[in-house]
Amino acid sequence: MTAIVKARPGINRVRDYLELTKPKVVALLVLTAWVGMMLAVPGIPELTTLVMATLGIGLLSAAAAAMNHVVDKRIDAQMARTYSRPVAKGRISTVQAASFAFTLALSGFILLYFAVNALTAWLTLASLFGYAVVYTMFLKRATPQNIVIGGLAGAMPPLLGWTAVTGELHGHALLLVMIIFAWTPPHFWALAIHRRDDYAKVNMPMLPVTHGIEFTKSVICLYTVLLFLVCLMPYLVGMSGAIYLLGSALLNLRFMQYAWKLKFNPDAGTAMATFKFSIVHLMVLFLLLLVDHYFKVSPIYVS
Ligand code: HEM
Ligand SMILES: CC(C)=CCC/C(C)=C/CC/C(C)=C/COP(=O)(O)OP(=O)(O)O
Repeated sequence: MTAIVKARPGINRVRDYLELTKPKVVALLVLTAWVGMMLAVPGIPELTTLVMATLGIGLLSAAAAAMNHVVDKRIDAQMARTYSRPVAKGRISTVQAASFAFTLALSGFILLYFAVNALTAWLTLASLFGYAVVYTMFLKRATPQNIVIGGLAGAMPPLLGWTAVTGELHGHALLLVMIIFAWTPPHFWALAIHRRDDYAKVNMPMLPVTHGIEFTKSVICLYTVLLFLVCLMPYLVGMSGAIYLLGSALLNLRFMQYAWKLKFNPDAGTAMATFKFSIVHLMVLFLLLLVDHYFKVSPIYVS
């Protein structure tokens, strides 16, 4: 292993920089932005807008993630889940990571501003600020509601995709934001239950640390119910059809089942299994919105 590390320093360096961008998180964020773009118009949006917006939103999200690594260097170094991250370990210096983040952010902003539209550029920059500054620097350290409020930044991409294509805000895009907003607490708190001791060690006021694991499990159950209800909205307003309704109901029932098991019948792996399912849930839900958009079976209205 050491031999490989020594023989391929360039590749490992690239891998470290890639890790700074939280690529899997950014991939899912970009997928939700993409769905926002596709749902904004009846057909397929113009290809140039699609490519430029995907790049711009992806670059600014990746920049936000890299900034999070810089700001959290000290706590990341103390937690079992994050101690080997490139900045925490010192493989990439703070200045290098910050310059990298700044370069990504600047190129993403310029791309959005000049090749997409100013509204999307400013809203995406505001999301970066919401995550890297408001959430990471302040909320994360201040209150157990940190991820509820901070979750708004991560929920923004569908709206960013929508404005990229239409140049204006729309209620339907806000519904997609609300879905991710309601999804984020059960997504994160399931992981935070599993990693409770890590967070307690570094004095992060995550809900399982401040209010205990049982209380957190109850709140996760409630949020999965709230999520179920929020996910009905696209159907109720006529934005999505029966394919979405059926798929989302099944996904949300499964999420509620995970939450129920976590509360009343857990084993050692239930919290992590719930966290992992949350990711599949959101990915499939947004793919369903997309499929439904192109193969829409109209909602049946009783007049
Ligand atoms: C404030 C809001 C959020 C918080 C606090 C949060 C927290 C976390 C944490 C702590 C992890 C584990 C990361 C790791 O082990 O490296 C994670 C993983 C993940 N999150 Fe979130 N998350 C949030 C919002 C989102 C959003 C909005 C998305 C996508 C739409 C998302 C997608 C993912 C994905 C795909 C992973 C798996 C990453 C991997 O396996 O490398 N998260 N999240
Ligand atoms: C421009 C735009 C859309 C910005 C949003 C950017 C973004 C990367 C949102 C994802 C949220 C996330 C991974 C939070 C985890 O942070 P954490 O510090 O709690 O987790 P960690 O301990 O794994 O770093």
